Amino acid sequence: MSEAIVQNPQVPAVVARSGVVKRLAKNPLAILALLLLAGTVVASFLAPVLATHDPNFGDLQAVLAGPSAEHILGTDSLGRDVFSRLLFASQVTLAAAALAAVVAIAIGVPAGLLAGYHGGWFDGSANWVTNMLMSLPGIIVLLAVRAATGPSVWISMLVFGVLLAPSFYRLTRTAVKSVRNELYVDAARVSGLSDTRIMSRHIFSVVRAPIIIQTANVAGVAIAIQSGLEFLGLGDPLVPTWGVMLSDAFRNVYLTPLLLVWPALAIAITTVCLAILGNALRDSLEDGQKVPRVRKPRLEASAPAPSAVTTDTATNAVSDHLLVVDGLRIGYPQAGGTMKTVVDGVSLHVDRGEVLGIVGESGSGKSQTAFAILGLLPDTAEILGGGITIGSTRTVTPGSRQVSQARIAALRGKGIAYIPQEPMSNLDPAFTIGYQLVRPMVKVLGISKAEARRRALELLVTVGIVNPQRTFDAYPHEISGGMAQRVLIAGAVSCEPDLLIADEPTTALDVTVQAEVLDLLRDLQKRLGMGMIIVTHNFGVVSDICDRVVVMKDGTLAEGGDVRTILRAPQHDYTRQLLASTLEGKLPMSMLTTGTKA
Ligand SMILES: Nc1ncnc2c1ncn2[C@@H]1O[C@H](COP(=O)(O)OP(=O)(O)OP(=O)(O)O)[C@@H](O)[C@H]1O
Repeated sequence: MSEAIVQNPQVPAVVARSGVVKRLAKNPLAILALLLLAGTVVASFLAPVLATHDPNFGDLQAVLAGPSAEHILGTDSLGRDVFSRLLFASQVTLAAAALAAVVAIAIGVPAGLLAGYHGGWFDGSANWVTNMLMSLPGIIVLLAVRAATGPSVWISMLVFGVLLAPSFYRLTRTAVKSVRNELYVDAARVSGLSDTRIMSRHIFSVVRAPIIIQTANVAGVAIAIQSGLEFLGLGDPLVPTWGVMLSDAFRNVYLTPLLLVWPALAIAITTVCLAILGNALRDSLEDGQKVPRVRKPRLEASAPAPSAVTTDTATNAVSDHLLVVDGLRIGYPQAGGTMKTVVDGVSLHVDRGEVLGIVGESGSGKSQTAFAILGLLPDTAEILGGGITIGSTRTVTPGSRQVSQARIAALRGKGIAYIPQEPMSNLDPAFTIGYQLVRPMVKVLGISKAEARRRALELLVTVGIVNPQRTFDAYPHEISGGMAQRVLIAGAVSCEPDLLIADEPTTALDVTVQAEVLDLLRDLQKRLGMGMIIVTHNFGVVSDICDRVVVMKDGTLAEGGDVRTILRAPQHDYTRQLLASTLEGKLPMSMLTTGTKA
């Protein structure tokens, strides 16, 4: 449900961003660099106004003249006004450096986003092209281009931009890969947002800051390379640039050494300021990110026991159920060429208006089964057999190795929704709660923002948030874990899904809040008539909220059926052990005699 996420889920990006500005403001060197750069840019824009002479007009009466009232910085070897040329040269030099940076960003960033997010053949091909570009000697390429196309600074910088693209590509790809499997990205997918939207809003926000830093550095390098080429006499003498001026001044260094100072100062000040600014930005960001990133938990591998498929009794009636999982098998290829089977022949179903509990000890395959239904399995996972049907959509057909992302994407939001285990990691720290609630509703239900906003506020009331407007306007770090879980529940039910999957929805919460959240879930499920799956290791939760339960052990179903029956007369030793350990000697029947379950 989250509509964008940045950096560390525990370090809200907005805070980090405002912190960056504050830290930058406290760095006098960064401020000075910023002011000097801003001054140079403004002067270059105002060149036509500020210049006292035509930059290419040569006064042969005043060749190599020193500073005077008419020529503030003197004249060059053709009697042209140095001050005016310097201003116009700033325009060309800065614009050409910007061209190189823009080309590098335009190629490198989208390619890095795609390669990092999707991987696959594009990643492989892009890496190959990147390696090839990086192995080219840049200066030789630029000299060859100059020889082939003439002394145009624009063409040189365009080609230089292409040569610089790999640095942006690698930066973006690495950053995207590091957040690709974050929970909030999964949550955004499950809420029905498209890959393009997730990449542009959630993933791009992670690489924004490094790209800004890299741009500052790349622009400095572009100015240095551009000036270096022109200093060697490869620039267009008719176009004033700092490098061309430097080259002209160097030829007359014994006659008027002062001429060398102005373009050299302009180049030095601009490149140094860009480097200082880039470093200051990096330092500010690093200072603001000292809390380590919370990674998506991955359990230790354990060898699955031999398959002991016990199917949930009513599974064969495929057609009328809201969800049917039929003989599902999931595996992970191992280094030695073997396959680790983590879900082995699981069959279950869920009907409208009923709650199914999937219970089992840690590592028994509950989450893998739920992730397969949600289409959230990692890319490394393989469907080894079986099928999944949600409503009338087969998201896993017999024989397919992966969940069909196209089909599951069409179901997300309205057909199926998800309440995750860790509320905080599933909210994007860069956006307000309200924004994160409104966006999926606008996208999935096609309603206006105003209508979605009204519904979001109502939903916040429904899930028991006392001050909905304040929570709506708050960022995730400004609310508690219990409130965050309520917000996620509000988000999950906002599009009134047919099927809701809650993966250990109370595990991360304080015990006092757990019961309230379970009550809320049960209430919403009844009110909306949703089918619901609760993944849990806790039989207490099962007895409290579920109609039916399936017990998982080592990737297989140990047994399944009506909750009362299973609690009263568990058939399987493993179920008995699990019951004994969960209920710690308390009598489950006492809970059930007054229960309301059918
Ligand atoms: N990416 C992965 N690669 C390899 N094995 C994995 C991967 N993810 C999960 N597994 C394995 O799959 C098995 C089932 O994991 P799953 O997360 O479904 O367990 P679970 O019953 O939900 O446990 P918990 O209650 O602790 O979340 C475990 O043995 C786990 O090590």
